[in-house]
Amino acid sequence: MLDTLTLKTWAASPSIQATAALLFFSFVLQWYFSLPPKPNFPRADLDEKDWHGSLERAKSKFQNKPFLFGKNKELVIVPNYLLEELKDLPDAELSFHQQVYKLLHGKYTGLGVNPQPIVDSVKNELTMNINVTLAILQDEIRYAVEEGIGNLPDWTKVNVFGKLLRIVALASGRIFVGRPLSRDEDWIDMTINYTVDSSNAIKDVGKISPWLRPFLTRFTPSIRMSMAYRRRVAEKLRPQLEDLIEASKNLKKDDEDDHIDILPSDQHNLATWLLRHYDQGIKPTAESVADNILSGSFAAIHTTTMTLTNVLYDLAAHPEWADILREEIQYISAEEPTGKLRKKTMPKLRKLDSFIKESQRINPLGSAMLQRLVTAPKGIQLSNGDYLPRDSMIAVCSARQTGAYDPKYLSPQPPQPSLDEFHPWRFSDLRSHPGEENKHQFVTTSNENTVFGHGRWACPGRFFASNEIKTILIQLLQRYDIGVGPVGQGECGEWKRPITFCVDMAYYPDPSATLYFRDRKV
Ligand code: HEM
Repeated sequence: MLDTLTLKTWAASPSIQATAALLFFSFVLQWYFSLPPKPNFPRADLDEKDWHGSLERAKSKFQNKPFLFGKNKELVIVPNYLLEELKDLPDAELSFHQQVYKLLHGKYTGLGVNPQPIVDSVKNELTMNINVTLAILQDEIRYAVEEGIGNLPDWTKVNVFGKLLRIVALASGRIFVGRPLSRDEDWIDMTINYTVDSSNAIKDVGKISPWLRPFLTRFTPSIRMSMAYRRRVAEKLRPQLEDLIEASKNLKKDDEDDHIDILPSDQHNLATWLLRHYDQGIKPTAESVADNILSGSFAAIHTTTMTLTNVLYDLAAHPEWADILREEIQYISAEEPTGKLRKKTMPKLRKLDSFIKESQRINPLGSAMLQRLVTAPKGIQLSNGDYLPRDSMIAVCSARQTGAYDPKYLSPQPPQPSLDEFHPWRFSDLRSHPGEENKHQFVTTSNENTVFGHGRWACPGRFFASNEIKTILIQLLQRYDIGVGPVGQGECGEWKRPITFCVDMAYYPDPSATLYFRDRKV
């Protein structure tokens, strides 16, 4: 055995020290050269008080060339036309999920882990069953509007964001987990606040040095709170899922005698659809289903509410547009034998669709969309000669910055109103041209129109969102007059559309703003 004295003698030997130093440096060099090269693009100037303006200026400065943008974690902003070759690359080359996992600090927050069941069930069953869910949505939204806003014989101030958040949570909950759970106060509160609390947890992990995260995050209050949420949601869901989970344990993936099909139709909801999409060998548990439902709520509730809030702010500022929409709704509803709108009727509401899309064009969720992580071991060689090294994070500009909807991407007739202008019928006008009828819809994505992403990972919930948003708007427009001022004024004098806030690269409508509502006298 080596004694301490021998070890000390060895350590003091110059030749041993030199060999150790050599080994250490060769290890460092090896590690250094195995690191992927840094992206080699010009860096955009960033004015931290104005991220959007900085991005816009960079976009016009670098034209159709990629550039680096950001503060600590720089994104490579690639020109939109390159999406054509990037949008459908597999996860092993360009990954959405790994980027999301990284951005959400999934290792510590538990967010973004195994999202496949929720993505697949939204993409398949939720989208395919819109004819069934649309009727249920109309009932639930009628209940939610009555409960949340109710009768307003006189002009009354309404905090739109807060009211819509609850209406959207009730409507989504009805389709995600069904009644009675969807109306349970604790459940509503959890699905709404989970987004806010998770966002706090993500921010808090970001503040801790990466070396200390494995030790400190377990004591971080916001993370403990979000874990506690998930346990509470699992407890709420457990009674509903226990029998199904038990049955699914014996189910083969291609089993024709699917246990879910034996359920009564009122138990068909996202939570039960999810169970079909677990990989064989992975047994669903109430906890894992709860995680997926919370991820769905995280993806759905605030995005839908912000889109709707912007639309209402735009409508209130211009009541004359609201009247045109009411006429269209009345005309199309009159064709419905039961008075309820059906899946096949919704596409006829072209003006409504155009209005929502134009509002979203002017008010996207953020100025850089489609964030992805380059996972290809050798990086990605682009057709324009540029090279994206492994581990670089890329994104494209969204509608406000892209010159997206530049008339050159659209049909030339009729001449397009200026892109700086809010033109509510921009897209319905375009659809009035032969061959264009099914293009330019709210749910349509393209290289330039990226508010729902584009390609392999484009938002699978956008078809559901479109129907939910339209159903809520239809009921509000039929029931209330809406204005920015105390007697229903549109934009005039001191009465203006509520503002949009910008935080880094995100936009959101002022959540504390109020509009004025009054029962319509028809
Ligand atoms: C107006 C409302 C919504 C907006 C603006 C929106 C936007 C987005 C965006 C930008 C993405 C990322 C796409 C990409 O980077 O390519 C996304 C993903 C996703 N959205 Fe939505 N979304 C909305 C509503 C919904 C709803 C209602 C649901 C569920 C019912 C939903 C479920 C999802 C899911 C599951 C993903 C992840 C897709 C994947 O991992 O492949 N979204 N959404």
